[in-house]
Amino acid sequence: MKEIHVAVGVVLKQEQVYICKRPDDKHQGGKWEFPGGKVDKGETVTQALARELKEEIGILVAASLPLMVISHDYGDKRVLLDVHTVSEFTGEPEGLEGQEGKWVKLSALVAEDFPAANVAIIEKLIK
Ligand SMILES: Nc1nc2c([nH]c(=O)n2[C@H]2C[C@H](O)[C@@H](COP(=O)(O)OP(=O)(O)OP(=O)(O)O)O2)c(=O)[nH]1
Ligand SMILES: [Mg+2]
Repeated sequence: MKEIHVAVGVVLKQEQVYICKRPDDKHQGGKWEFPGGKVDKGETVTQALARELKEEIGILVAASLPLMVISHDYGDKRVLLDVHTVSEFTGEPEGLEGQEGKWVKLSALVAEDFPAANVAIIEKLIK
């Protein structure tokens, strides 16, 4: 099975992170996620991250830093999550694709509400 390369943004403001609800009809639908999406052919992860965060939540990334890379096999899909923290951006995030979005305190993140691959990300963020 081909591995899908995904750029994932942990958008931070003070001690909060912006999360979105995945549409029910999508892979891992109904779970909360960090906004992001597939890295297109010929695109760098940084470019994909900026494009996806603009499309999905309407922010312009000014600075991002690599946090971690996670390889996960869901059985029906294999993903390589390239996770970056975004602490400088312009605009106020909102769900531009009809998805629910909200700021949550890092200390209030619940791993079970996210896809299984996210457990390691959340562990790292709440430490
Ligand atoms: N964006 C995002 N995707 C995640 C997270 N955790 C996780 O396992 N994934 C998986 C779910 C999907 O299989 C894949 C991302 O796909 P996606 O549906 O966001 O891709 P996309 O934005 O390009 O959208 P599309 O092509 O399906 O329209 O990565 C996460 O925190 N954020
Ligand atoms: Mg997406």
